[in-house]
This record gives sequence, C-alpha cells and structure tokens, in this order.
Amino acid sequence: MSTMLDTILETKRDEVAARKAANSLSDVQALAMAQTPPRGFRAALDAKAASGYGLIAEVKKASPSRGLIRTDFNPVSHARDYQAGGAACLSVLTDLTYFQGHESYLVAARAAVTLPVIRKDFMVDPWQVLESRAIGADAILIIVAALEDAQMAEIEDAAIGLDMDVLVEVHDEAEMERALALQSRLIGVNNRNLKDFSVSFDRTYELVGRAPQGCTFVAESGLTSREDLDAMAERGVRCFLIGEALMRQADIEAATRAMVG
Ligand SMILES: O=P(O)(O)OC[C@@H](O)[C@@H](O)c1c[nH]c2ccccc12
Repeated sequence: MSTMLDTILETKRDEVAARKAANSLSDVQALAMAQTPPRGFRAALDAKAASGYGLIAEVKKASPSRGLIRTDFNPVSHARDYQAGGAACLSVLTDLTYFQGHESYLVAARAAVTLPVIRKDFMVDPWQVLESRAIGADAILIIVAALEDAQMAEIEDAAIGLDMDVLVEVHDEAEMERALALQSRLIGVNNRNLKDFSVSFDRTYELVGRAPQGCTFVAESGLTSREDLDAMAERGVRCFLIGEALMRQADIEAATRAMVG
C-alpha cells in the first residue's frame, strides 16, 4: 500500500531532480557562502528550555490532513508574532505541493526576526541541504521514516559541513535507534503518523525515556494548549514544535505567550 509519505517523497524526488537540473551547483554554492552564518538552532532551544519551554513555532499555511489552515497567511507578521510571544525558534514549511509552502516564506520570515529557522521540508538528497543554506535556513529536518541509513548520514554530513543543526524526526522505537546512530543530538518525536495522520501523545511518552543524557528532545504535532505542554513537562519534555494550534489564532503573539510565556 502506498502511503501519503510515499506519495510526498515521490513528488519530492521529481521536484529535486528538476531543481538540480535548473540550477548549477556552483551558483547554489555561491549563494550558500554569501548567506549570514547559521543562527544556533539547538542552542536557542536549549537556552529557552533551561528556564521554561523551548518552542519551535511553525509558519504553516496548510497541510494534507487539514487543508488550508490560515487564509490571511503572512509569514513576516507570523514570524514577528512568534518571536514577540516568546518562541525559541521558527519552523517554516517550504513544500509547495502538499503544504502550500514556499522558499520565499522562509527567506521573508528569517529576515523579519533574529530567531533561528528550520526549513521544514522532505529531504531526499544532500543537494537540498545546500539549497536550504542558500535560502538562509539555520537547520534542516531529517525524517527517519523517509530515508535509508546511508542517505540520512549523507544528508546529516552535508548539514554539519555547513554548520547547520539537524532535527532528526522519529515516530517509534526502531526509528529512534536509527536516529541515535547519527551525530545529531536534537531528536523530535512526531506524534502524528505521516502514514495515516493519526495523532497520539503516547508516541512522545514511549520515547522520551530512550533519549540519551544531553539530548535535546522535542515533542512535535497535535499540541493545542498550555495544559498539553504542562502534562508533557511532568514527564520531562521541555521542547515543543507547534503549528496549527497557533496558526489558527487571531492574535498569534498572545497565543504564543499563553503557550510558553
Ligand atoms: O500543526 P501541528 O499539529 O502543531 O504540527 C506541527 C509539526 O509538528 C508538523 O507540521 C510536522 C512535524 N513533522 C513534519 C514533517 C513534515 C511536515 C510537517 C511536519
């Protein structure tokens, strides 16, 4: 059976092939080298989590499971609101086909704030890491369910070579084991199953104990309230990735402050 993740990855591979053909490597390299240096993504998260909650606030217009989330989508004002409300970092979706994202949203959001920004997209080729740096991204996502071990290592090496942080996303214990074979100690547990979109906080609770000492552990997806975060904190989780629940609010700054302030 072909899952949603398979479908997304198939589209992504075609898209990346077309982009690689259309852009010379030396041009993308030159853009990456001309960027301001990466803002420390994991360090910013750890700093906030030391005295409260570390929030990665997501600039998210739409998703395959929810459709359009925000009609008056404005990445610059959302980014500013997230920063003013106390977020540690931003996540910006750049996948166009399934999330109505765009690279230009990341560029605009990052320019509007001082927070580090992760490019939220589906990495299938190390070339995308260079492209991410070329648009200013400070960190990239590796989805363990999407890649073979060797591909993950290659993509991670590319990011480390560019001084970028890597958020490694897992969903179960087997994926957690594979994640821990990588170098990054920034691990996210996606409560949402990318194969059928079901959400359960049990994914986080099952895996938080498997995170080694010194690892930055992030609970992702389906979090809607301060109470959700407080319940997770009782089990030792202090960092969170939140999109929809904040993007649906009229006053994003106030909602962010209510969540982590
Ligand atoms: O909007 P939510 O339920 O708060 O979830 C945010 C984030 O965790 C989710 O967008 C996400 C987590 N991992 C991903 C991988 C690809 C695309 C999207 C995601």
